[in-house]
Amino acid sequence: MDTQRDQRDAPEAAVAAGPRVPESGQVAPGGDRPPAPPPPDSAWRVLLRHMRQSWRPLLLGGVLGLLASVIGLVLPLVVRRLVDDLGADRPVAGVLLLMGALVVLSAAAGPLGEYVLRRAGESIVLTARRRLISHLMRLRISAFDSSEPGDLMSRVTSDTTLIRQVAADSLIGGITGGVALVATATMMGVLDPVLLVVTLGVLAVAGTVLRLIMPQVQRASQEVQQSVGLMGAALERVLGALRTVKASGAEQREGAAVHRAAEESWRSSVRAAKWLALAGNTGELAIQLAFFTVLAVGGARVTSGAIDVGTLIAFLMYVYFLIGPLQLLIRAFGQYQVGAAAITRLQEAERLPAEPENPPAPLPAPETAPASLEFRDVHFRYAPDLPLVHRGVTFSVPARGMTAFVGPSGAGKTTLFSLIERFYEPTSGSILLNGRDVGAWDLPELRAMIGYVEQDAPVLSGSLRENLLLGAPDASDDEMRRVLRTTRLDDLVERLPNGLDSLLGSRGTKLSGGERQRVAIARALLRRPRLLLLDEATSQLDAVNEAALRKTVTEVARTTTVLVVAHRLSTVTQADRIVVVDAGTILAIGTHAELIEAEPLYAELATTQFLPANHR
Ligand SMILES: Nc1ncnc2c1ncn2[C@@H]1O[C@H](COP(=O)(O)OP(=O)(O)OP(=O)(O)O)[C@@H](O)[C@H]1O
Repeated sequence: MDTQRDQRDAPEAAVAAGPRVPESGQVAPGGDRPPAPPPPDSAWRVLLRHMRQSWRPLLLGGVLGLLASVIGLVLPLVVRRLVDDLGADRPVAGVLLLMGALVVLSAAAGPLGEYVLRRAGESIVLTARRRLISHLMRLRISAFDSSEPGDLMSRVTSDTTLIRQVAADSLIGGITGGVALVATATMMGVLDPVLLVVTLGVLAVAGTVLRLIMPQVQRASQEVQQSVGLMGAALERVLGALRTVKASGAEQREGAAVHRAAEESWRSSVRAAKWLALAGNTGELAIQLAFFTVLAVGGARVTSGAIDVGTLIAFLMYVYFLIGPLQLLIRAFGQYQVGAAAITRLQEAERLPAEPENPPAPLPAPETAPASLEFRDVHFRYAPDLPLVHRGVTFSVPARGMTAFVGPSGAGKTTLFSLIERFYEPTSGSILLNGRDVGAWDLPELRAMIGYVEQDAPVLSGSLRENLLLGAPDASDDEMRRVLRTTRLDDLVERLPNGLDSLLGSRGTKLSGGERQRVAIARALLRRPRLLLLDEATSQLDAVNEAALRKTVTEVARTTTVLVVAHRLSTVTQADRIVVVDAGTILAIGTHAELIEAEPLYAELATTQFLPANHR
């Protein structure tokens, strides 16, 4: 057993309603095992990391917000001066002018500060989205296989949006509100320390109530985001197979799952709204209570001569000014709970195993020699708790020529191709491309050598041109025309309303199955692969197109190493060698004539599956 490979066989992530993070690190290309991902950061830390890149606008927005609050604080003092001046019959023009200037300044600083903060919040959302999108693009196939694409999408679209609230409103709102609260309390203390103690006593009771409410907000918010993810996953499931859903008469049943998730999201949102409203109301109530308490105690103090009426009026104004910062703080805490739930979900997605960030390698030059391939005692299982798919697979394929893989369904043929592409790593054993372990290749360089046509020949939404250029963005129009001719797609291009620029529909639904397969083959050929993997790539072609493509593939096999998973007689018999796979082992390797004599399973497949009885 190859210990290096053993180490590489790391448990991969799985997803229930969303992705689960693996227990330990997964494998890095080149065979190095990266350190296990660090434990998830607290929401605050993540938030601060996001905010570091936008600290200037956040600071400016915070300062402007503070300025507006400070002006609000100064105003009562100006009012007291106005009352005093009016009482003493002094001129008030200067005070009135100052009041007007402060009001205008406050009106300008407030909205400007808010705009700057919101803009910074949007930049933070953009960064979080870019980070997550880049990560998802590099996601290992094993992690993707265990995820719900709809749920991953909701993390990019919905969860990232919530970071803005936390960054722009929660943290800055919290700091601004906190500073304004302390400043207001200081002013109140200067006016009358006794009344300040009375006010703080009332507010402390409200604080205790709020500490009971906030965890409820976070719980409800987590449920909201989870159900939004579930809704995305359920919707993707239906829309991704709408024809099958309709043909199965399952619209209502499948729709019900989406409705259930939507209703669950609604229920949780309403629950969160209820707790948030209660929190806001607690703040309001506390201020009302503080106002009346201060009025009663303050009235007694005016009567006793401890303070004058102007001081009491100014103090009562400050009590009302507390509403702003207090509401800001309550909202900040509420939004922090919502954002913390979203940050947890983003971190989950960011911790899914991904391939390293490498720029794509250039395609090999046309004169590059075709690749040879060797499997040495390869064992593989998809997950530690699943049975072995390959049990000691050993074979070698020289450069050039066509090798066909045949065997019963589920024998492990497609999985061989996944291992060559390094979508998965073998549990033990090694795979050598041109004599070099695939694990030691630079991943983009390895994939640049290979043209791969998947079993269901996916076509992406977009135009035919975009589909062809997917793997060879620099291909010239001439090269494109050439592969279109070899795959007999030139007729199709002429028929399509906008030629190469015609849109093919989501997953290529506007094409026939055979056309889709030919587009997928053309795309792979355009990459000038040194190793071409065709997984039942011609299964949906009619006899004429199949014969034409057979000729093309034979032609390609003169300069390239071609591996095909085949169920068709014609493909199998033209192969230079046939590898018979059964239950994850290689039963035999030989030509059609050799195998039909020597290998009973092949003879059986030949008679029952892909060969007419008289073909020998
Ligand atoms: N992503 C996956 N996770 C877990 N098990 C998988 C996965 N993909 C395939 N398998 C299992 O691995 C085994 C081999 O599958 P594979 O697709 O390689 O077979 P195959 O020989 O290509 O079959 P067919 O001829 O039907 O396409 C099957 O038992 C299959 O259920």
